[in-house]
Amino acid sequence: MLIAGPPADLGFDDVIQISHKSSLDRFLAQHSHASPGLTGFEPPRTKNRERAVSDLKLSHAVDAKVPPPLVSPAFTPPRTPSVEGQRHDRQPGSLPVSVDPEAEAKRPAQSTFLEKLPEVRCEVRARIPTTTGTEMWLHLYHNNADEKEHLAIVFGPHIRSKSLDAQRPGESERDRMIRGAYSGTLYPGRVSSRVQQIRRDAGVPSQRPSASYLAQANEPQARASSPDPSQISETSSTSDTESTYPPELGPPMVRIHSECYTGETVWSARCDCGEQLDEAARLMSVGPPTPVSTPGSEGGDQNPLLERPPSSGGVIIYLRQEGRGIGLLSKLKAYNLQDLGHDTMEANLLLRHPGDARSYGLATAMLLDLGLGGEQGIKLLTNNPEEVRAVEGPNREVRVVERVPMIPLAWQTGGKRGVNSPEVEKYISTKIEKFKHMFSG
Ligand SMILES: Nc1nc2c(ncn2[C@@H]2O[C@H](COP(=O)(O)OP(=O)(O)OP(=O)(O)O)[C@@H](O)[C@H]2O)c(=O)[nH]1
Repeated sequence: MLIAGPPADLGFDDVIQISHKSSLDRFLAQHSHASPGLTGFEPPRTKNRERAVSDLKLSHAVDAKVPPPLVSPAFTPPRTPSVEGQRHDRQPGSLPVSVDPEAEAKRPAQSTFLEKLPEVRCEVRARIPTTTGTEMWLHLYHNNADEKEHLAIVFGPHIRSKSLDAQRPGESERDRMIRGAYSGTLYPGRVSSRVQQIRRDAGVPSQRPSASYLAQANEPQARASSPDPSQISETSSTSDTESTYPPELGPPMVRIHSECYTGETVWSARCDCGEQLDEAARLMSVGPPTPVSTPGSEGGDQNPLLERPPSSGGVIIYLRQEGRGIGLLSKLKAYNLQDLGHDTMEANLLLRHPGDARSYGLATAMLLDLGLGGEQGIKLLTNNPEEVRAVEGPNREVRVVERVPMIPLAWQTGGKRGVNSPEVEKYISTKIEKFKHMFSG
């Protein structure tokens, strides 16, 4: 997300101040949401900033026939009592997802799913360094259900695409590297997509092969004595159902994100989509904070110094279903209807679209391709109850074993960060009231 510009209450001196890099980093870390590191500036405060969704009058004129809210104010998260000193490395509270027979009976009939999951194939993967220093791996998928390029944004080293890694007829090692089917990292002069394996087999311990090793490996006689790269697969030993994600890390974090041009790219304060994308990325980038024990701290004393283990990663499945599946053109019309007094669901219906036109079969298929089906299950970051059921697929190919609610940053920080606007308040209240989104257990 780009930086829109300094907040209105920022003086020239402040701008000079933040021109120093470390000050800028600190400043960005403190201000609002947006892409990790390149955090957007705090949006202008509105006169409604002190209100919570639970304070909103949900039954105004156009909502006259709307049933009372399904989630009582008691269910909305409380304001954070102390905003100052709030740590940015906070971890989300995760809730177990029930799998008891009663809950199973509430699962939609199989006929509401596609009979068969779509077929997906990861066409290319590339390393994306980010402004926070975290690297992510962007996977681009094609499928047999639509013409769109859906994405998987993978964090951490543990998640690999089976369709990407599979050998394709006639391809060279260079072809494999160009489409991202390699292990480790690329560097000028690398000759094999599987050079890490070759290096291990050759007993070369360094992270990056030395120039002399590379020269040797590139010699025909050296290649003859080295294992044939095309015969080595560092991942093809993984069967269709096996996961590369270590079981000891627990269920991996997954977020299914639906495209939102307005919320992610042009700083819209009508929705919290940009903030949610950023927050999911942040949670998958940071490791859980662990207290460091120091001499003299025996007896259970918590040392304030914290050590950050590496992130266990996760994946954001980025589905190209803009505007809850109705597309940008219709969503912009829906915005005009909202300015005329309708809520997000009514606006969709007035445009003869369903309230929510999305489907999740592609997400299920992509998760399976990334090895995230099966017993281990996933930890799904969402408030959307439909999504929890739908992403599991017709035969529960993927298991959602935990759910992490996505609490708006403005709620968590008493309005100091995140999206603040009357529009977003109405948007969230409609999600709670009509789409039954769960902002807690
Ligand atoms: N039709 C329509 N779509 C919208 C509107 N605002 C945001 N969206 C779209 O809504 C999608 C995001 O869905 P949400 O319902 O906000 O969230 P969710 O993914 O269902 O669930 P959580 O994020 O977990 O709460 C994106 O595709 C946005 O483009 C709107 O006013 N009208």
